[in-house]
Amino acid sequence: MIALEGLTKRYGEKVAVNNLTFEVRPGIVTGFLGPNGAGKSTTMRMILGLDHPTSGAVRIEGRRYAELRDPLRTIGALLDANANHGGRSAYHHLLCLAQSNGLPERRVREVLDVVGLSAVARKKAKGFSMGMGQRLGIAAALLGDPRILMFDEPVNGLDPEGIHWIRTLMQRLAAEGRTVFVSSHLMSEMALTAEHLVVIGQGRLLADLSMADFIQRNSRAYVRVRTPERERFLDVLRSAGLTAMETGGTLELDGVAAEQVGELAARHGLVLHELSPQQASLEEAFMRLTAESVEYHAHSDTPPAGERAPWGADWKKG
Ligand SMILES: Nc1ncnc2c1ncn2[C@@H]1O[C@H](COP(=O)(O)OP(=O)(O)OP(=O)(O)O)[C@@H](O)[C@H]1O
Repeated sequence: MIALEGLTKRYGEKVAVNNLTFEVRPGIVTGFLGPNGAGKSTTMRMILGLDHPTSGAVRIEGRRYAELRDPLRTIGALLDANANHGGRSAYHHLLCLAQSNGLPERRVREVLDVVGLSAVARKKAKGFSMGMGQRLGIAAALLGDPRILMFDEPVNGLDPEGIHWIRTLMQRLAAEGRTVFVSSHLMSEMALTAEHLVVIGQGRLLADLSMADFIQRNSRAYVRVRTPERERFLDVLRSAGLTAMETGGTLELDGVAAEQVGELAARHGLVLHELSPQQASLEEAFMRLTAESVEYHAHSDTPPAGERAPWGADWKKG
């Protein structure tokens, strides 16, 4: 379990992480989402004690990182997937880490096997492809057989096979009862991997909810209409007991089929320029959620995204 309490990090005027409070629970993959610059890496560095919070605190199984008796056995992390592992072989890189942390050589061979690098273990890591480098970084995170794993953008730059492998590995680690916390700026990837979501924008918590809730709230089907006879169309809708939401020149109707709307318009001789069934994608929902946070910061009189319909005050739910 990782617990953040009012975690804040300022760099001069810049508030990179703004009063974050949430928990990352064991047994599931928790996706940590936010657009570029949202504060994900800064948060993860503070969890590992690599950066000091301006205020607030992080607890890993109830302790600060610096207080952990056996840090590598408690939490393993892949923070910079592109880090150069230097002129050492993969085997020696991991062996140095193992020896300096009191871990047996056996673990080196085990993790090389888990990440599929056994065959190239004696090759110099600096000649590795990006995917192999990422596998080596993950091997290092797994070395202490930790109960908590944290991966910062692990699939960046990977091919589909590598992405599938990482996804399966994270789900397996969670199924073993570990806490798995993984950041990404891609909603579509997280939808396939994570069971729970924490979304931040401009350092603030925007959502803390299960993936099932996110999908249920955002798999919204609606009908989009454009008409040059807007007022008359709205009157006709009202008399039929229907309502429409206006979004930038188009009208969106929930809970009604496109056929019904078309027939209603025809009965009243209304001209429609567009009548199309729509399905909101999760990526769109995520972009909309995070875009609202940017808007909020640009116009301080606008309430936070989490308090506005249709995304609703109930976004922040466990
Ligand atoms: N050492 C630093 N000094 C000054 N500003 C920093 C520093 N580290 C991060 N920032 C700023 O803090 C904000 C959050 O950065 P961070 O790297 O944590 O975001 P992120 O969500 O991980 O983004 P990305 O997806 O691009 O990696 C950014 O505006 C960044 O420029």
